[in-house]
Amino acid sequence: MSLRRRKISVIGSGFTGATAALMIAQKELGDVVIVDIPDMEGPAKGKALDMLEASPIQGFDTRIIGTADYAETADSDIVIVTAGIARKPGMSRDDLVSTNADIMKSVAGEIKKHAPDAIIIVLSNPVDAMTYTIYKETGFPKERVIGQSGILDTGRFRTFIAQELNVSVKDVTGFVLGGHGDEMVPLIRYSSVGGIPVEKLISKERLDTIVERTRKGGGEIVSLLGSGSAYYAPGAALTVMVEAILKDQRRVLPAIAYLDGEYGYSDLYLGIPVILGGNGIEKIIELDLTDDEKAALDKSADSVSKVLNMIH
Ligand SMILES: NC(=O)C1=CN([C@@H]2O[C@H](COP(=O)(O)OP(=O)(O)OC[C@H]3O[C@@H](n4cnc5c(N)ncnc54)[C@H](O)[C@@H]3O)[C@@H](O)[C@H]2O)C=CC1
Ligand SMILES: O=C([O-])CC(=O)C(=O)O
Repeated sequence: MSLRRRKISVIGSGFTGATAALMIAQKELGDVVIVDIPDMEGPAKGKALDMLEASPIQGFDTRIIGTADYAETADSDIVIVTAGIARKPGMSRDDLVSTNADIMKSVAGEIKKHAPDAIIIVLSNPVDAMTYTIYKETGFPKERVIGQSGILDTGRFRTFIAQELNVSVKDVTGFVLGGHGDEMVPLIRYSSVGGIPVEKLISKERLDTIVERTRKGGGEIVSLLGSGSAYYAPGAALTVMVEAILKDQRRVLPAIAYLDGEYGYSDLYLGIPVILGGNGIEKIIELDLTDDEKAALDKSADSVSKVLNMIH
């Protein structure tokens, strides 16, 4: 029997890429390769070395390198795409579309060349459209191209519910459907605290406020930071996805998946619940939606389609 170490490549050594790389290394999920453009090779190498020097102190045993050479990503099990620009206060995620679509095209070409068997997780915004772009440009099977939004959005929703009730976040579950924009659809009906439907514990007015704060959660961090966007919670969300895949956990999580008729949409990437395991998206879970929920999801899907029409 021959065993080999797992390899996770992180494209983009900025805030989200570096944070995800460190969290993945700390959990010893595999060796980590951080890739950036030639102009940013120094920072990519510097961050990787700094993380490596943390490993004896924290006691994790992971090889981490920074590079501008995509050849180092050869045979990656997973490639995470965080390359691109982030928004500034006053901008929407959709304002990033043309710059980041061009970056996705070049990144997709490199992944196809060097890591043709990898599962790709896309973070770059606007993430539903960027995941679609990576899917089209690589030609990889749909179950191997996945976008991250729902774990983060659900994480925000769960945080606000736990704060409201002054209970542990561990006991709060929630589901957020739809595109990663202000029209995302937090599903109250499927959210619970210790198994108790959240509607039994929090008033409708307070829940409406929590839903609105969740929808604008990314913007709240952008305004507070003043430049750039969130990275700790996004890094944590990526790490959960990597772990679910590499350990074939078959976790039930929200993720951005290619829809081919599911929920009534075709040829669209959108956030929905999936089973995430060793093959990537193992299954899309279709939930029954009320008319109001479906109308809200249609609105969110529409705004993703509009962005896609700008680039495809
Ligand atoms: N889907 C989600 O939930 C979230 C998405 N994001 C998005 O993730 C992206 C990255 O955000 P940050 O890390 O904060 O930005 P950042 O600006 O800190 O880092 C981006 C990095 O990508 C690099 N890059 C640009 N072109 C590249 C290429 N062709 N190959 C390799 N690297 C390249 C840049 O040099 C830079 O180091 C943004 O588009 C942001 O909007 C951020 C948080 C959450
Ligand atoms: O808001 C942004 O631009 C970054 C992001 O997607 C998030 O934090 O949800």
